[in-house]
Amino acid sequence: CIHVLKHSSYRRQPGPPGPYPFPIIGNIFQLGHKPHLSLATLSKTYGPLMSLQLGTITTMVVSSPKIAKEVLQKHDQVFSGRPVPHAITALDHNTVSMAWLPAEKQWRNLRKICKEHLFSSQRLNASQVLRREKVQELLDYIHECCIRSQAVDIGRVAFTTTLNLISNTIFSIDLAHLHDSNGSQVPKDIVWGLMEYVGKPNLADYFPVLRLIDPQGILKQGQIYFEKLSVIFDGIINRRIESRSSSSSRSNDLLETLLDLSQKNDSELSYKDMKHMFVDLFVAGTDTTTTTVEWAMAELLQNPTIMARARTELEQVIGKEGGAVQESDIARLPYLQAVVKETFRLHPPAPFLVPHKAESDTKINGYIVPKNAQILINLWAIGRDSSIWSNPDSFVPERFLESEIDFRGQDFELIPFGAGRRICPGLPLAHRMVHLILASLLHCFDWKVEDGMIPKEVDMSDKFGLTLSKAVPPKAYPIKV
Ligand code: HEM
Repeated sequence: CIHVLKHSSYRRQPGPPGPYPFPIIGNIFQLGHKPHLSLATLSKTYGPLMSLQLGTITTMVVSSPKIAKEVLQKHDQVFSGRPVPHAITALDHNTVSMAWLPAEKQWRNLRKICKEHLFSSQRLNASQVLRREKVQELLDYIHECCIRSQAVDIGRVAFTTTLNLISNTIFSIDLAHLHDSNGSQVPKDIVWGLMEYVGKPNLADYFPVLRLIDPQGILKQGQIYFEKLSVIFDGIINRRIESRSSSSSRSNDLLETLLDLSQKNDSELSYKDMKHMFVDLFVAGTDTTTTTVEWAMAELLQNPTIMARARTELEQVIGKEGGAVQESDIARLPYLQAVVKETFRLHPPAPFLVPHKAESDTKINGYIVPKNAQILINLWAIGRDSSIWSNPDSFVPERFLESEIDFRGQDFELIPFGAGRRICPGLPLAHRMVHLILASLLHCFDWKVEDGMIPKEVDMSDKFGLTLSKAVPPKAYPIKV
């Protein structure tokens, strides 16, 4: 009876304010090509908790740290669900994927495996040699560009390097090479294609009735990518099983650990589960990390005095001659860390996090957020809010030098990895990769924009897709120091 009363009193309360929805389509057209920007503008009129109708999907947009904290911390459990995009149902990925399962037993098990066997400090320390090698290959490649006075496409080399950093951490194998002339780049093209496809707006998400006909062919295309990747992963897993049976030497990677676990206890993970986990790790980890490095470099190219300060710090901490940057040096590079924080503030790779879903009617800020509503946390709006940040549109890493604000999910004005139980599990690896790549690029080279261009002319426009990437990837000339 109390339950019924509670519900009926909820019903009488209004939902959060928002723009008037058109029949059938609702507010879809108000999203435009840059939804992070359109929704930031709309929330100035309707407030930090705004309601929209996207086709049949009721959507709540959160644009303040205070409400983000209520959703992700106070009501963490209620808002830990995920609305599953149609594309993700290819090969039933949603039924086994850490990123899309509801936050229940199966999900907890996958998170636990990743936390213990992939992202713990001990594991990451053990695999850091592999990552250092890949970064050295990047530096050698840039050195060649330097000799040939050739510009470097930062996005392309950062993508290849990140892909290899992740693939070496998972199964000690390269999936791509920096020189295009080095034969086939099939795995890289598939991962790239899969990410583009997952990021495509899909009418079937707004109108589930269209799922039957898959009007844009997105599901069909997704199935093709998933199958191709699955064949590659099958090959890698089978070769490892064979080498384990013929030799006692073991690799320091996730695959080896998962195979050990499944040998010890066959309830842990099936090969199918492993393959889906690898898909998640690549899709969630590659573009996000790449985009961060790309934006950081673009900001530094546009702000040469900030780049000079970051380089001076590296010179003082690591030394001028040779010495390679190690992951263990990151803690001693406060200015570099501030550069990365400032990059996350202005350019959060996942500007709405990964959408959450309300598992029941819940009161937030005096309004009822209905069960099944999709929740978007607009990090882009929070990062540029002038009531939180002084001079919000300028790139000023110094603001973080005197402040305790960090991005590990406790300070809701800066949550590029989310917060609460669904916080990015890859944060410890991403933290190492972003700082290591950026520090290495800056320690070994000085960088100039293209000839005839002045730094302020670096194109800083963004493109909304799976992540918020640079519309024009930065090209820069490395100068050997
Ligand atoms: C700069 C790099 C990265 C950023 C900014 C980032 C950001 C995020 C965000 C915002 C979420 C969603 C959080 C939420 O739902 O509230 C997420 C989820 C996730 N990330 Fe990351 N991420 C990064 C790198 C990585 C890496 C390197 C990996 C693994 C190799 C990874 C694996 C995942 C997975 C598996 C999820 C889904 C977790 C779940 O739903 O329970 N991420 N990430």
